Amino acid sequence: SIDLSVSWLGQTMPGCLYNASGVWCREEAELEAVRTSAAAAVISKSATLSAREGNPEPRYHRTALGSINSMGLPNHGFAYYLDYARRYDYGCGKPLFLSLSGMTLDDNLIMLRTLAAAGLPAIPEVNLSCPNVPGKPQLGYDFVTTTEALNAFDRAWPGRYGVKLPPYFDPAHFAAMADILNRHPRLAFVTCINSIGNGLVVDVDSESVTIKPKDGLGGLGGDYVLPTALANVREFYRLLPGKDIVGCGGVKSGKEAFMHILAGARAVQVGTCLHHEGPAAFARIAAELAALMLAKGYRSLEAFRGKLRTL
Ligand SMILES: O=C1NC(=O)NC(C(=O)O)N1
Repeated sequence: SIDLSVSWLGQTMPGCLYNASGVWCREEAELEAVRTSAAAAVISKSATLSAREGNPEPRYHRTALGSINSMGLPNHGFAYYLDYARRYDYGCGKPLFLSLSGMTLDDNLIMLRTLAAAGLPAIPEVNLSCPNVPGKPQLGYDFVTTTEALNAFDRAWPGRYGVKLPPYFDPAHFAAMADILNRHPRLAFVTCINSIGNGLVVDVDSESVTIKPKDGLGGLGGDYVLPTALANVREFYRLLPGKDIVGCGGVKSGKEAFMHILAGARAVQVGTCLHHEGPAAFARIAAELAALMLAKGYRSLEAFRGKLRTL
């Protein structure tokens, strides 16, 4: 039989798929729908310290090739997600990750310290890559600020944590980022990638952009981002020995999940596809991945994780 389980972060989860932060996870009902689906874990919408309305609508648009969004971090505020984490059924065997995306470094530190004081099994994934708050550049593209932030996170949070990275597009940037990330032993995982920031989708009929914020600029997801996501997974898998890579970007079937794991992903997040299909996507993708593994003679993810061939 096929084993899709994943052992990492000192625990074993029943599969390898879960939601990407931001998708099907802003409301408690959505989080519970993911938890009770075939997803193997749950991650919450990036929390800011105070609740946010987010950007003006329309702020999400689907195309044949994926999605563009400029949500602007709409969320109920950190206390809402902390309260959910206090009541979460950790015995279900599916880890809970809390995504944190403070508007300032201090806000991130306050959230980390508050979470630490709560003494819960929930694991923080700090978002270094939201591209959609006007005037706020993606933290992950500023190596000095990222260095300062990670040093501060290490002091504010005693346990394992992860970061959500933006996509990088240059080997020099992979190397520079890896040099920083490798200085943080409790940084246990990196999630690659967040959306490809500031794309522009044009509607020919209306001769218009498709979303309101930033005159149409937004983060791309779906088919648009798969090769970039795979490149970031594979490069950081090579450059971050001892850390786990969570693959995110372009997963809509067992095939793309297989690609991410082949590239080195420990686990795989689903965003755009989940937004359109709902939590039933997890059972479908898991079944497709299992069928692909069966056809190839693989009985576990370890049998092929990180074994992408080069020519
Ligand atoms: O980190 C984020 N990435 C996105 O693509 N969108 C959301 C957002 O805009 O809230 N945040």
